[in-house]
Amino acid sequence: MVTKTATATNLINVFIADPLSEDGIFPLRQETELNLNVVIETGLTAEQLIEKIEDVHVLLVRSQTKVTREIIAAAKNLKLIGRAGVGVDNIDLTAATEHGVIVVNAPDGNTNSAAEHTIAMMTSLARHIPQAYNALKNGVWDRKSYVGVELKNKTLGVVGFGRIGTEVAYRAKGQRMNVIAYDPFLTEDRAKELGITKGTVDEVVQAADFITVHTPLLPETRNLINKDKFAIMKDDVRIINCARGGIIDENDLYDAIVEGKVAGAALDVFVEEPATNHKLLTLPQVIATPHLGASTIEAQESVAVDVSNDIIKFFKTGTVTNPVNMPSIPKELLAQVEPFFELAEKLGKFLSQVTTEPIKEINISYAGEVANYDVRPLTSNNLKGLLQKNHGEHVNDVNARYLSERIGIKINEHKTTTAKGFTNLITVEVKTENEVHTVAGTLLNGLGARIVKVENYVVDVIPQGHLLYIKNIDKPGAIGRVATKLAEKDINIATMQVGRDQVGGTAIMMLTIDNGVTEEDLNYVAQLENIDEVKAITL
Ligand SMILES: NC(=O)c1ccc[n+]([C@@H]2O[C@H](COP(=O)([O-])OP(=O)(O)OC[C@H]3O[C@@H](n4cnc5c(N)ncnc54)[C@H](O)[C@@H]3O)[C@@H](O)[C@H]2O)c1
Ligand SMILES: O=C(O)[C@H](O)COP(=O)(O)O
Repeated sequence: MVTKTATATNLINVFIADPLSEDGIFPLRQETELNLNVVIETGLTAEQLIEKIEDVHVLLVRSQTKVTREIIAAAKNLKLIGRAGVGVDNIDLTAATEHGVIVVNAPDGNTNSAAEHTIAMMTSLARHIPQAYNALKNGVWDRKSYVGVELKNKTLGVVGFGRIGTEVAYRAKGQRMNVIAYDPFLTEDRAKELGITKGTVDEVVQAADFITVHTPLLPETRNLINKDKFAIMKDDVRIINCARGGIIDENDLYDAIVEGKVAGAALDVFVEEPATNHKLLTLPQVIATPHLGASTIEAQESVAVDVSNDIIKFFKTGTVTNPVNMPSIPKELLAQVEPFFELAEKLGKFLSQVTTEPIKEINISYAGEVANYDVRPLTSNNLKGLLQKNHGEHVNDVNARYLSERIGIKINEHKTTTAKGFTNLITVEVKTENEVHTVAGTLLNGLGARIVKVENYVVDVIPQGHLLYIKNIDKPGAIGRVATKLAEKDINIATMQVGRDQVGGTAIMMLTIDNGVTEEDLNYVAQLENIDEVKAITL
């Protein structure tokens, strides 16, 4: 994806609000091309952060700092929020998107650590290691109370089979456990390949001796494991949550333990953190760690390196590797799609300058090879071009779709593999109360972008610099008179394209000119006989 960049000479204020690995932020420290000013201040209250955030361009956090709508609104210069980790439930993504702030995370860097921690918690739970350790440290040699259970031949139920869930399953299989998993994206083939069983949530929780959750915290996953699910579980089931507080209903878990349905729980995460005074912690069957899943030297270095590199990439190229609030384009596709970003934006810009009324509907058609790609980022760029005239710098490809929809523009995307003589063709039509305008563009092999159609006329115009778009009656002399008038105003024509619907009918002239023109220049040309309309367009 492509979004707005700051120029390399600008000072870029990077504010680190949670403790990050110093080795991990080394890429930021050693960056010389960008003028980065890295400030670290952790443990701030929301009010303190709001006071400091106005000039911040990049906010870097882990899970402690809650990046709320208020904080985002106060961060007038914010371009990017970096999450050095996976979960982004501490960031108001809607607010970030509305403000055109891109959010990036580090989805791979702590997978291994989180999976290892999950296995450590499961083993500790099975063998009462924390409780026995505590007793012994207090001088009690008690072997009777801490008889555990084996993992071998037990069934592990995994809810959420993404990166961490999958890694946990590999390790559980190494412990000779059977694994049953639920994930909306888990296919039968993939399950077979991994030697696990695929089930529904209910099948998973019914079959399991141990249940571990590895989904993100989303509206759909909040309290996913609740009293209804506990009711269908095996007696003496053991529960592990190293994902997010709130995926398991804490009150229902408490009751299920007290009632003797659940033999124990291992928790790394809580709804409210820090959770120093939680009722679950009063139960001897509950073992816990203070959100340590990703707290290894390796994971912390890795996630901080990943977000640091994305920050640098963003300010240098306008692209990022791990966007959260935008569709991401696989690396292998990016090179193919990237040239279309600018074309899509220029087509939007073009239409914003020929349209005189508020736009109600936009129809974007992608034809040819480009139709094989995820075209949403192209549409965002097109909308950005379309809205910039009225929204200026406030619109970027993060918020362009949101802003368009907010002002009531209906957006329709169409794809077709046939492109009528072009390898690729992007056609954009905008409708207002009384107007319909169309422009189409293509990328010519080796020659760059071209506008190839304006309204119903075939043209061949480089979408760059200053253009004059003139509508006239197809009568002899019109072209000559326009050229003369422009010459009188010292306006030099670089190229000229003409088109008409029929002999003597409506015609257009598309001129590229060396400099911009004034309103007075336009009126001067518009007064000519047989000239209907004259518009200046800057691309
Ligand atoms: N304790 C820690 O320190 C720690 C460390 C890393 C990650 N995490 C948490 O673990 C979560 C998972 O991390 P990951 O790297 O595996 O993420 P991931 O995106 O690779 O996997 C999440 C999986 O959950 C699945 N999912 C989404 N909705 C679901 C639903 N309703 N039911 C079942 N599955 C659903 C998704 O399809 C996806 O496969 C993170 O979102 C984060 O909150 C915690
Ligand atoms: O979502 C994550 O990546 C983990 O919960 C880690 O959170 P942390 O960065 O606060 O350790």
